Amino acid sequence: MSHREIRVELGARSYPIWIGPGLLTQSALWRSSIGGRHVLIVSNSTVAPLYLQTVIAGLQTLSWDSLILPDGETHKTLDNAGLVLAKLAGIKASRDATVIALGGGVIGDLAGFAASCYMRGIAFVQMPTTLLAQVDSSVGGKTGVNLPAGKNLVGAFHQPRAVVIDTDTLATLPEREYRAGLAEVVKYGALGDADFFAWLEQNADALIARDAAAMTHAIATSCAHKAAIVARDEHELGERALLNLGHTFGHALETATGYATLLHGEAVAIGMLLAAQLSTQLGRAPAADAKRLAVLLQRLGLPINIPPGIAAETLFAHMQLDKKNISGRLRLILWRGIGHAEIVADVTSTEVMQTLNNATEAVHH
Ligand SMILES: NC(=O)c1ccc[n+]([C@@H]2O[C@H](COP(=O)([O-])OP(=O)(O)OC[C@H]3O[C@@H](n4cnc5c(N)ncnc54)[C@H](O)[C@@H]3O)[C@@H](O)[C@H]2O)c1
Ligand SMILES: O=C(O)C(=O)C[C@@H](O)[C@H](O)[C@H](O)COP(=O)(O)O
Ligand SMILES: [Zn+2]
Repeated sequence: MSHREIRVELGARSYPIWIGPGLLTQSALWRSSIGGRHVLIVSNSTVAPLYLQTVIAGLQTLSWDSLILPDGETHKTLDNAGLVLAKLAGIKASRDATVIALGGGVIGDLAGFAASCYMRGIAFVQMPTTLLAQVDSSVGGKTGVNLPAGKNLVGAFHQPRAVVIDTDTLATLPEREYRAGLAEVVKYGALGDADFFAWLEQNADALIARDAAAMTHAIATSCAHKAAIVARDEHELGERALLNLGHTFGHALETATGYATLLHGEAVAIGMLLAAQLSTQLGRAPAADAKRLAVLLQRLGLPINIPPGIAAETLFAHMQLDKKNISGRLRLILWRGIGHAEIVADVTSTEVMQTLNNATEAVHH
């Protein structure tokens, strides 16, 4: 079976993203990315029964252990990262051991974070099994865990050695999770590629139907955009912050709901629309573009409204802990319209509160 390769160019730490059907079974492709003799596969209680044996079979003569964590965003914690570290020490993993993250973004972020700090950093390979992880979280080396006070407040930049995207794994992904992944796909069009946004509008039905060609195009285009941005700005000193479109609001929504109500992609969908509405309110972007975004997100089955019962003040308070803030001032990702996001540092709290109040009042009435 053929596959596509996209590279993340980071000098000596460059790595491939392989995309195609059946890649978990094609270990001749990915086994050489595993240095050393010993592997720890980290997965969760949902994904392991589906795909762990396939990965183990591909390891052939390499010795391996596995750690299966409970499923869900509420388990993306320091305690569970500690369990991975304890397991690595327990199996006497040396510095040349490799962690394989087999699962969605929660497992990828958490296992990658453990790999970033065990013995000050060991290798890891991403094997993403959700659409969201395949288009976004497995690429770029942002690893970490949540604190009760906020999303991803603890973490490290630590690039994987390879990203193995087996598109066949999407066949078992629940519908809601699949649609949540589409939110991050829309993000790439919204932030920097108006043509891709238009393609998404034209192919929304094919994507919802999980048409293989449409899905592969969406995954490859998303990975290519992310790889290019990360290559130019690995540590988010500038342009990479654009990948956070919708996330200042989105992370606040996730924190306010205890990481248990909204999926990350759903929160990002609502957050992107809030960013678009704030941009319109400030006269920076046409209202028609915010409308187009809302229509596309709704066609893809994503929420666009803040859930009832969340106060604007609560969301604003959570936004104060956003990692893009500098000296206590909000830095937001807004847009000029479809395909043109920008970093904006001079929005006042009154202006943000106006957008939040409008959005929460619209839900109450
Ligand atoms: N590091 C980054 O750059 C980055 C980017 C985007 C999101 N994230 C993070 O990623 C996380 C969200 O990731 P997610 O949406 O993948 O959530 P997730 O990891 O919780 O996976 C979603 C659900 O799908 C299940 N699942 C995974 N693969 C499956 C499969 N093939 N078949 C059936 N079920 C499967 C999981 O067990 C889980 O229940 C958030 O914590 C978010 O902050 C990180
Ligand atoms: O890779 C990035 O950069 C992103 O911002 C991608 C986001 O989709 C992702 O949710 C990321 O985890 C957010 O990072 P954070 O720095 O805002 O915690
Ligand atoms: Zn995200």
